[in-house]
Amino acid sequence: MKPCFTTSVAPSLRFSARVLSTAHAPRRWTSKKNVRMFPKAMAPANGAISTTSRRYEGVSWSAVEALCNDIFQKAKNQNFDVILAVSRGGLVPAVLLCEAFELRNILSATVIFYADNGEQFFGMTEPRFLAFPSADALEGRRVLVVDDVWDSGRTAQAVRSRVLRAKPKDVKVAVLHYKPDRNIFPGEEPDFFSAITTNWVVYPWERPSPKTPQVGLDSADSSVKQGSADTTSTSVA
Ligand SMILES: O=P(O)(O)OC[C@H]1O[C@H](OP(=O)(O)OP(=O)(O)O)[C@H](O)[C@@H]1O
Repeated sequence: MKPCFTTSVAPSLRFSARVLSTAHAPRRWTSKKNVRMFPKAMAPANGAISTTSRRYEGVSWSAVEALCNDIFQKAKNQNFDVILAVSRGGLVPAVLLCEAFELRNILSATVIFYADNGEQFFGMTEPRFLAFPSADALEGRRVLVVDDVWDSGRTAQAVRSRVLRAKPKDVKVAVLHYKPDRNIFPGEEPDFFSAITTNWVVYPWERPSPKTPQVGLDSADSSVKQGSADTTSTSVA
């Protein structure tokens, strides 16, 4: 199967300085889908990064589908009653998983933690909830929390804790990408994840920004390992 991902990032010393100066380095960046930013000769040979030691990983729409399908295969026997999407990153995966699970009951938690430049909003040390479902929508239910990435794990853990306060029958967390190297919760990890990465993941729904590097989706990136359905650029767990 052909690799779905690429990475090619415009070299920017200004950007490098910003990343290096960030205490909790941002975990991903906004993207421009299917845009090649370099003349071909300048592109990194393997399609992967350029600045500092950080690697960027662009995820294509087809790869998102494959990652979601991989989660579905791992979790399909769980009989969830409701999917709780963590907005915004978890919204698209949650819809795909709802279709896979044939679930109509989808809720969302609106959480902010990182600004569009990848740094924490106003130095926030914890995610902040802008919206969360009422307790009676979760009480006694088997809840699947869905997000795109578990980086530090703060967002997923905050959502999980808040769900638990509503006394669900069960709560599980699923993410497309898990970054164990950046997880700050020893002994905790997503219940379901499709890929492990150390890269800065750029999803196809993310909006490009003139201040950020651009990540193309038209060549292969880094280590590739088969998932259950399709190809991903990172190792599928
Ligand atoms: O594990 P963590 O360190 O908490 O990071 C992961 C969270 O960061 C991103 O959200 P972000 O705050 O960027 O909001 P967005 O999804 O609306 O872009 C992502 O969608 C996760 O929710």
